[in-house]
Amino acid sequence: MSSMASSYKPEQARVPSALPLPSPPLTKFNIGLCQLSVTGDKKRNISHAKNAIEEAASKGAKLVLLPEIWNSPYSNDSFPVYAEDIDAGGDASPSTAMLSEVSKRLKITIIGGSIPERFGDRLYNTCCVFGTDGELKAKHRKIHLFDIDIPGKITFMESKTLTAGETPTIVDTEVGRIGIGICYDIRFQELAMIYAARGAHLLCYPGAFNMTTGPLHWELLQRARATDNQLYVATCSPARDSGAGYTAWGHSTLVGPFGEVLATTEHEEAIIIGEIDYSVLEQRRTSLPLNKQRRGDLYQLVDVQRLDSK
Ligand SMILES: NC(=O)CC(=O)C(=O)O
Repeated sequence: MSSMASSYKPEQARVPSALPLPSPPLTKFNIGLCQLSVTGDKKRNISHAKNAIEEAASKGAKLVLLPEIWNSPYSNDSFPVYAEDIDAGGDASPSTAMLSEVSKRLKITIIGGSIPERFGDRLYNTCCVFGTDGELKAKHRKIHLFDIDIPGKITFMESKTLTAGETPTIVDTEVGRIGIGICYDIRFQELAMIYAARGAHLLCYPGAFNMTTGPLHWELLQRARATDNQLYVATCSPARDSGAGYTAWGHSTLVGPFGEVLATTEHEEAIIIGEIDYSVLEQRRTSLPLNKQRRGDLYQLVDVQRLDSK
């Protein structure tokens, strides 16, 4: 590092200091993004998702990502009706019981999109991560609720029924260290920066952008998170149903660490297979050494929870 760069104190731009990238068992593998149609029939949604996961795995996916709210219509009226008690498991959570069974049988990692979760008298929008042994490795509750009002276009208030999660979620899996966000969480760059500083290889965002913000922001945000943080970003949306109360944009995508779109689709149902190769992260970070060029003398990103746990 040049003496100029060291006087910039780049290691102090992340508080606590950034962690190195870990070495997961698999560093080159295929990811499957299952852009699913979602109906009002929960049983059908579960068996439909199961078939899609099996198809993605048969096409070589070692990691499968599902959409935001794939077992229920996306509406405040539906969340309480379709919500499951994930911690109770079994019959109380048929959606996650299916994910556990399939991940174990196929020996794949599943980032299970999200489902409405009932926890006591609260509801959350929750993503469950299952490892190759079928165990629940992590649970992310959407931290930033989707409360927006664009007059004449779209108004949605998740906070009418849902409670916001309280913690970022990063998880070590066979296929890398993965930071999780759900849909609106992608708009908050600090969350992605915290994941990058904690050594994430990949950020996964199940999401259901809409017909107003989708065309403008969906790809832009994914490419920004990937480019700024020099890591992979994967998103997965429900397929579009123009007759539904909430119309999803679709366009599930895999973006590489140079901001390049590696695999994507339109708005219909689809299973997208993309290749992830973590050796590319080091290459990009060597060519564009942002981590050595940060101005810790001018600004800092504070990871409050990691700082408090020290
Ligand atoms: N549905 C969401 O959570 C987010 C979204 O549609 C947007 O940010 O726009």
